[in-house]
Amino acid sequence: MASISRNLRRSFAPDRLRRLLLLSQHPREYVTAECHRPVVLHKRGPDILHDPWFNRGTAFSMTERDRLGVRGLLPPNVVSSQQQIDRFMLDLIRLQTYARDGPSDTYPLAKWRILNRLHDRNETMYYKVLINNIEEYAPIVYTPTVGLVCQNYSGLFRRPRGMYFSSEDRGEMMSMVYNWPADQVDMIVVTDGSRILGLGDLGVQGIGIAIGKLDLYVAAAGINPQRVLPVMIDVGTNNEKLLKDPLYLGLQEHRLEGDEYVSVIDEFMEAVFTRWPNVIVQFEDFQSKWAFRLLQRYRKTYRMFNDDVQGTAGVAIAGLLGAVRAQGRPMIDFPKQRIVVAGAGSAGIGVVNAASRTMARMLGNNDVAFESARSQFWIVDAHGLITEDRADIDPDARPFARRKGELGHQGLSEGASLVEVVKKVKPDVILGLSAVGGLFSKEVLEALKDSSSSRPAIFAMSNPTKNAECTPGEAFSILGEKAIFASGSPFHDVDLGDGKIGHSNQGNNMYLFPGIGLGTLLSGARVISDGMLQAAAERLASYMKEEEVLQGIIYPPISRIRDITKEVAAAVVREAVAEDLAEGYREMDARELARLSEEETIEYVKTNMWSPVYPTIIYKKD
Ligand SMILES: NC(=O)C1=CN([C@@H]2O[C@H](COP(=O)(O)OP(=O)(O)OC[C@H]3O[C@@H](n4cnc5c(N)ncnc54)[C@H](O)[C@@H]3O)[C@@H](O)[C@H]2O)C=CC1
Ligand SMILES: CC(=O)C(=O)O
Ligand SMILES: [Mg+2]
Repeated sequence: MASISRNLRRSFAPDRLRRLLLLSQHPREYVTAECHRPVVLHKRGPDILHDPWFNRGTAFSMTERDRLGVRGLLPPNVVSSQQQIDRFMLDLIRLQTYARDGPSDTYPLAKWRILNRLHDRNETMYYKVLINNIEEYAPIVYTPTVGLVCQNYSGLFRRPRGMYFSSEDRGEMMSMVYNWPADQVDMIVVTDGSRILGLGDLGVQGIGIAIGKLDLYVAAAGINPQRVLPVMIDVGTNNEKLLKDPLYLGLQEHRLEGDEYVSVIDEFMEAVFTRWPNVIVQFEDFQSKWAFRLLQRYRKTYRMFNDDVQGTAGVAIAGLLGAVRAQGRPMIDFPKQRIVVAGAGSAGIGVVNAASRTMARMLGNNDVAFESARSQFWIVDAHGLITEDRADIDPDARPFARRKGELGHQGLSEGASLVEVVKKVKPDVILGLSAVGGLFSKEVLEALKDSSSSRPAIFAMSNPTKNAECTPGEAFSILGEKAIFASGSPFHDVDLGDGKIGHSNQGNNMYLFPGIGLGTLLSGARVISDGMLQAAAERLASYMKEEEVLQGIIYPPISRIRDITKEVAAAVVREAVAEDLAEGYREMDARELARLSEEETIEYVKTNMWSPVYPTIIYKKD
C-alpha cells in the first residue's frame, strides 16, 4: 500500500489523489474515466467471448448480446460483475476445501476441470487424450462425473460451449442460430435439463450432458468436433433450490408447460433445420412426458431420435439377447424370457416397447405374436406392479399393463411390490431404469435365486453410480458366479475367489447413439426408422463372441467403443439403403451406397471418421 501511495503521489495532483485513495477502499467503485472510454472492436460473436480483454461472459447485457452477435452463446441469465466474482470465489473456496482430504468426488471433478481447460485451448489434443485413454476418462466426461458437473455447473462455468435458447428468445431463434460460427453442423445434442441422468431437474445446468454426449460422438464416432453443437433449451426449472440460488445461470421461473412449451421446441427445430438442413438432432434427458410426445411429433419430419427412449432400448435389447446366449441358448429363444422391469419412464417404457417388438418379430410379427411378447413383461413403477386396474394409467404404459385375467393365477394384484413380483414370476431378467439406488435390495436378489433361468440377469441401468439399482458385488455375492450383471455407469469386475471373476458390463446407450448418429449422417437418411435402430441393436448384440458371452461378458469394453461404433454405423447405413431412405453423403450418392458390400460399407464408414491430427494450416488473406 505504501509503495502504491508513493507512486500515486508522484503522478497525481493532491485532490485527485485523495479521491482515488478514497475509492481504493471501495474497490468496486474504483472507476476512472479511462474505464468509460468506448472500445472500438473489429470482431463479433465468439471471437469476443474468446478474447480475455473484452470478454464479459454472463455479464453481457441482452442489448450487448444482440449488438455483438453473442445472443444464444451464453446462458440466458444476465448477471452483474459482482455476481460473477461471487460465483468464482465460491468455486475457488470449494476447491481449496476439497483439494485436501475432501469427499471422494473431488478427484473426478478436479480431473474434469483439467480436461475441460484442455478442451478450451486445444480441441485436437483434448480428443487425442480422450481417445487414447477412453477407459479412464469416459467416466469423467460422461457418466458418472458428468452428473456431478451438471449439479455444480454454475460454479464450474468458465467459457461458454454450445448454444442456449430460452423461452425469452421466442421469435428470435431463426436469427440466433446464425450467431453460431460453424457453417456446417452434423450433430446436435439438445436437452431441456428436465431429467439429467437420474438427478432430476437441473435446469440450464443440464448443458453438461449435451457436451458429454457430444464428446463421445467425437471420440467414438469420429464426428468432426468443429461440426457438433450442444444445445440447452431453457424453459425454466421446477427445481426449487435452483429457483432460489442467486448464482444460478438459467431463467429463474417455473417451467413452461403445454402448447407454450411445444412452441419453443418447434421454433428451435425449425431454426436449426433451416440453417443446417442435414443436421441430426439427438434429444437427451427430457422428462418422460415430453420425451415420447416430442419423438412422435418430429420423427417423421426431421432427422432426429431420442437417445433415452430409442438408444437405451437398443442397448437393452443387445444385452438381453446376450443374456440368452450366455445361457447357452440361441437368440431365437428370446421370446421365452420373463422380464421384470422396474421403472416406467422414457427409458423403461422405451425398452419394453422395443424389446417386445423384437420378440414379436421372432414369433411371426402377427397379432398373436405381439400378444405373446407383451405377456413376457411385468412393469413395476413407484406405485408397484402396473395392471389394468390402475386408475389414471399412463397411456405409454397402458399396452403393457398386466391383464386382469392373468393376475389371479399368478397370485399378483395391482401395485404388487417388486419383491412380490420377482417371487411370483421367477423372471429370467430384472432390469432397472428407476433412478432409485439400491432398489434391487438383498430381498429382491434373494428372490431372484428362484429364477427359472440357469443364468439370471441383473441390469441395474440407472445413472449415475449412486442410482444403480444394485452393485455387481451385491449381485454376485447373492446370486453367485452364474449371474449376468450390467449397469448404466461403470463398476469394476468382482473378484469371486479361486481365480473366478464376476464380470461387470456397462449397459449404457453410449454403445449405440454414436453409431446411430454416424450411420444416419453417412447414409444421408431423411429420417431415422425403427429398422435402422433395430439394425444398430442387432449389430451390437452380435458383436460379442460366443466365448465372451459364455463368460458373462455381454457388452464390449469401452476401449473398443470406436470399433463397435464403426460396425453399428455401417449396419445403420445398410439398413437405410435397404429401406430406400438413404440419399447419400458428399460424393457418395445413394446408388453408389447401394452397390457397397458389407466390408466396403465398413471401410466407407471408417474413412469418414475424424481423427485428432493437426492439419496443415495455410494463411490466406481475405
Ligand atoms: N443405462 C442407460 O443407458 C440409461 C439409463 N437411464 C437411466 O434410467 C433412469 C430413469 O430414466 P427415465 O425413465 O427417463 O426417468 P423417469 O423419471 O421418467 O422414470 C423413472 C421411473 O421409475 C419409477 N420408480 C420410481 N421409484 C420406483 C420404485 N421404488 N420402484 C420401481 N419403480 C420406481 C417411476 O415411477 C418412473 O416410472 C435414470 O436414472 C437414467 O439415468 C436412462 C437412459 C439410458
Ligand atoms: C445414459 C443416459 O442417457 C441417461 O442416463 O440418461
Ligand atoms: Mg440420457
